[in-house]
Amino acid sequence: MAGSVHGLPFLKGHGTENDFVIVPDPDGLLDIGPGAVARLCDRRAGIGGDGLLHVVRSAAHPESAALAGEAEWFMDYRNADGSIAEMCGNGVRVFARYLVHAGYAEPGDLPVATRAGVRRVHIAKDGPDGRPGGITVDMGRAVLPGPDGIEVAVGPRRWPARNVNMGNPHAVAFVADLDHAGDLLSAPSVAPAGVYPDGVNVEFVVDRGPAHVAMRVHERGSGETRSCGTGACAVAVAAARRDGADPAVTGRPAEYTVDLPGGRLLITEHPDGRVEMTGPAVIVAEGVIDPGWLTAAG
Ligand SMILES: N[C@@H](CCC[C@H](N)C(=O)O)C(=O)O
Repeated sequence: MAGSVHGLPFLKGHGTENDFVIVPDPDGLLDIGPGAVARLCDRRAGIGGDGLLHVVRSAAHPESAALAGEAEWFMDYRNADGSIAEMCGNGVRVFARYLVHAGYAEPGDLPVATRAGVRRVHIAKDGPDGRPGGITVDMGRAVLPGPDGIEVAVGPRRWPARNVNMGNPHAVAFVADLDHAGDLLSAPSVAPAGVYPDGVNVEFVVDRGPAHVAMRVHERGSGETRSCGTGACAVAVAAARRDGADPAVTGRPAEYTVDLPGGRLLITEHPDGRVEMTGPAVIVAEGVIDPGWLTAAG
């Protein structure tokens, strides 16, 4: 990764404990390869994170230049293993929080370009006690591509799963007990082979009450994380279909509370298909990366 010999500024942030290394690069001068991402996200030898948010002006990045007229900023999101993902729901809230923190944006409405298209973010003003307000994101429409018959398995246990695409792919399985997902140190198996050619995020879900669920997730490229925003949206969409609350059928919004190990997200699917997610986003620290460390082998 090219950078100044004086070091590369970074920040650390999280949204419901889905944590990110934030690398500001407004003019798109950095070439951040998968190896550099994996080193930065390493929890022992690096800074540590479930993923990396490369903050770049849309006009300055080849993947987003066409969106520059709609959104000034592009969230170039990477998973902890260095792989690229189309979208990150917790990441886009943290991304927006960073832009306000750095003085690049004001609280209020902010479009953000992502590989899944432009997402509209609303950043609430800080409360009277100075505590940061929540952030709501229009996550776009869910796509439920089928086929029926998808199955998720961990060890000897198997569950039917729903294929929900929130810009990135998800397999949502309703289970009797979240512990049945095991330690999730490796990816659950998903069948039939070939349904998810680019890999998949897998959600395990239990009911907590009416329109209230809890979940765990194994993320493509990051392993088990303490939260996944796109995953929570996929879960709410799947739960609404299961519960006979599909807003396109009822004409009423479906509102779900989704509890994750790292916190709570509120998800609303509207009759026009838009899925909104509301949750917190926190900047934890800022510092400077030693360029010698980053470029050194091993
Ligand atoms: N944690 C994210 C999703 C990040 C991308 C995912 N691992 C993928 O590869 O699709 C979220 O909050 O949505």
